[in-house]
Amino acid sequence: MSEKTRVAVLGASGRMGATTCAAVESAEDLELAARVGRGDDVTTSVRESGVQVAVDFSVPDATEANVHALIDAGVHAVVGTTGWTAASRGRVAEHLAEANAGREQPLGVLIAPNFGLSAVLVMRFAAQAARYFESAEIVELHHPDKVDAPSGTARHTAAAIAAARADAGLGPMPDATASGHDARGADVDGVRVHAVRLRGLVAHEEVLLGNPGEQLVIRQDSFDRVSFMPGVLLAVRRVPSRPGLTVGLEHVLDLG
Ligand SMILES: NC(=O)C1=CN([C@@H]2O[C@H](COP(=O)(O)OP(=O)(O)OC[C@H]3O[C@@H](n4cnc5c(N)ncnc54)[C@H](O)[C@@H]3O)[C@@H](O)[C@H]2O)C=CC1
Ligand SMILES: O=C(O)C1=N[C@H](C(=O)O)C[C@H](O)C1
Repeated sequence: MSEKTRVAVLGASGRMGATTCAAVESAEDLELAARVGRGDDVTTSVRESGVQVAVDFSVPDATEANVHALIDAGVHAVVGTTGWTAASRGRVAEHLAEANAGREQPLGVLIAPNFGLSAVLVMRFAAQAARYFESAEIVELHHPDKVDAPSGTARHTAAAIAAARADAGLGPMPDATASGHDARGADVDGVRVHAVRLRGLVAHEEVLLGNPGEQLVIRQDSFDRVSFMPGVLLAVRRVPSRPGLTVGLEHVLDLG
């Protein structure tokens, strides 16, 4: 039998980190080699335990520094933490290019705004549908302990809708609002995003697309954090064979 891949989890005591630790421990081909939390030195933790792949579910303020530390330590990274921007992703891509020059086994970093299959499909279907509708808005609904809004998934969905609209030559959406702009949600790339925080929820997203006389609603619900685990484990298994930066789980799923 081939050797198990040694995995570290960053943010190990958090909601997603704890669920990921349990999923790694249950996987026959993976070994949980390190649990890393706030205040731990990432480089030392992963080096001392011979980690090959690290999963980051920490906090938006820490995730970029964690990923740079993992690259410096020669460890592949799977990242689910939110807070990434084009600029921070660009810095990681640059760091990877430098680190991989001359490396026999180049490093990979996979950042996914959402590891749930239903959410990945909502993003895909919304991008496919966007060109056919005058209006598109997003409602994301989460547990009230979430620190960031709008969600990373909603931001990614809005960017995909905006790109599809631009490709199709669509202009701004119709909106006669003259007062009360605060009630219209956040503007993400020209798409309105509404964030609900409600006790009892986990993670949910609805994309509303409208035309004269018709509406399309695309919705997904993550009722439990186990919904993210097949995607996380797939990413852990695939990232060593994807050198450089990959953004989005869709790239390792066979979505056609
Ligand atoms: N991509 C995806 O599929 C998903 C992404 N998320 C994202 O994952 C992140 C974590 O979410 P939760 O687990 O709900 O949050 P949480 O608050 O329960 O856990 C975060 C953990 O990170 C720890 N932490 C803080 N600073 C750290 C550092 N510098 N290094 C390592 N750990 C550190 C905290 O002490 C805490 O234990 C959020 O950004 C959330 O939006 C959440 C669910 C799914
Ligand atoms: O904080 C969460 O819970 C989630 N965060 C991610 C996001 O912001 O999109 C993914 C999922 O929505 C759960």
